[in-house]
Formats: sequence, C-alpha cells, structure tokens
Amino acid sequence: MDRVDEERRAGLVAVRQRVDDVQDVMAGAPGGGRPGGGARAGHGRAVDDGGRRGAGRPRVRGRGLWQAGGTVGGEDAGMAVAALEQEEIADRLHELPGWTLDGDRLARSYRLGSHFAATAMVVHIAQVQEELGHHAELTLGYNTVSLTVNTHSIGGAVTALDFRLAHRVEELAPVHGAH
Ligand SMILES: C[C@H](O)[C@H](O)[C@H]1CNC2=NC(N)=NC(=O)C2=N1
Repeated sequence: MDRVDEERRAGLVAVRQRVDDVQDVMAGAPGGGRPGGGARAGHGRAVDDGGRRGAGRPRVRGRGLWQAGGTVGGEDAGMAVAALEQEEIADRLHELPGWTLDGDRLARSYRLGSHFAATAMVVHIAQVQEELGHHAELTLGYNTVSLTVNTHSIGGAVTALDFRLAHRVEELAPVHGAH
C-alpha cells in the first residue's frame, strides 16, 4: 500500500469513527435521529471524547445515517409558508439566544472543542435538515460551525421553517459541546 492509499484509509477510518459517534448521540437522545423527534439538550453522550472504541461494538439499529430521513421533501412539503413580519422575527429571536437576523437570513455561529467535533456537528445538522426538508448554508471552520438560513421557495425570506430548523440545531448543539 503506498502513502496515498494509507492516507485515504486512515481518513476513512477516522470519518467512520466520527459517523459512529454521531449515530450514537442521535440514537441515545430522546427522539434523536427519528422523524419528528429531536435530540434534547443535555441528553446523550458528548461526541468529542477522543475515544477510540473497538470495531466490535454493537451498531445502532434502525435507519442508517446516509439514508434519507423523514418524508420526501420534509414533512411540510407542499405546505404554504409565509414570510414573517420583522416584529414577529424579533419576537421569535428572543427564544434563540445567539441567533441574529443577518439581512434576510437567520444566522448563528458555534465554537467547538476540535475540528472533528465541528465536523460531526455538521453531519448531525445535515441529518436533521434532511428530516425537515429544509437546509441552511453551513460553513465548517477549524473549530467553528456557522449557519445562515432563509426559505428559498418564497424568494428568500425568513419563515417559521427557518425558526424550526434553528430550534432543532440549538437542541443538538450541546451534545457536540458547541457554544
Ligand atoms: C423539495 C424540497 O423540500 C425543497 O426544495 C426545499 C429544500 N430545502 C430548502 N431549504 C431552504 N432553506 N429553503 C427552501 O425553500 C427549501 N426547499
């Protein structure tokens, strides 16, 4: 095996371990990883334990991380969504400390304990986004994850769907040690 193969193999092993960690967190939290459910803050095991567990440990049963979750297009596919008034947005932001209105998008940045912890959080967010059928712009930094979101389907305005995604991200953030 040459160096390139070795590097690829090591990278795949590392990614696989982190995917396992994310699956464990989502399976361990009430409703985690299931359509209509949500990882609850304070439950589940922290992802960034740096642990290297054996290959023989039991795998999480149920839907695999790479399979589409929820209903096709999300549970609100086809539902009419309306742009929220500025006042309504400001009111709803009071329940989401750390989130701001950046132009016509909801935005928040998180800091994490390591690059892999940040990467695992991105994977977890992706899972929730697939479940909801609603997707933020995600930026992975060294130890940061940043999101901005609005609703494309109505021309790029903030809707209840964006707030729902924001609340779900807030729920999963603590299990990744994100703040
Ligand atoms: C069919 C599918 O549900 C739609 O295209 C979804 C996908 N994700 C989405 N994400 C966001 N942020 N806005 C949308 O309008 C949107 N539409």
